[in-house]
Amino acid sequence: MLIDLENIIDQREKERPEGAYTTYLFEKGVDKILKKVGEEASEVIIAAKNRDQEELKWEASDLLYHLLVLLREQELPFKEVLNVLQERHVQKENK
Ligand SMILES: N=c1c2ncn([C@@H]3O[C@H](COP(=O)(O)OP(=O)(O)OP(=O)(O)O)[C@@H](O)[C@H]3O)c2ncn1[C@@H]1O[C@H](COP(=O)(O)O)[C@@H](O)[C@H]1O
Repeated sequence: MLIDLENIIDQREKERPEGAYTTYLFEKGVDKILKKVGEEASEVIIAAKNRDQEELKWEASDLLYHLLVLLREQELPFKEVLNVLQERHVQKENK
């Protein structure tokens, strides 16, 4: 699912279709994307602090999406993040 979303974001970055929100973020550039990641992370914190699961679901989704846009902007494939998690997991299992 996240890989599918990453693929759509890659496509948006390459094709820049007019009217797409992802195009808007890439056109605005890295500072805008960083701002959105910061805002969405703060909104996740507030939702969690309020123990508001509905809000938390919504904000966590926004954060994951904007994080994937940031990784694309930084040319870092999401697979590399997953690999780090996998390596940590394997190291822990072998201890
Ligand atoms: N998963 C998402 C997704 N999550 C959040 N968002 C957008 O993130 C924004 C978050 O809301 P905010 O109120 O914080 O931001 P805003 O006021 O709309 O925008 P700003 O002016 O603050 O930048 C909303 O506009 C959401 O539509 C997303 N936009 C797109 N996707 C997916 O990305 C793919 C490509 O979408 P498009 O680029 O829109 O074609 C599709 O699969 C979409 O479902």
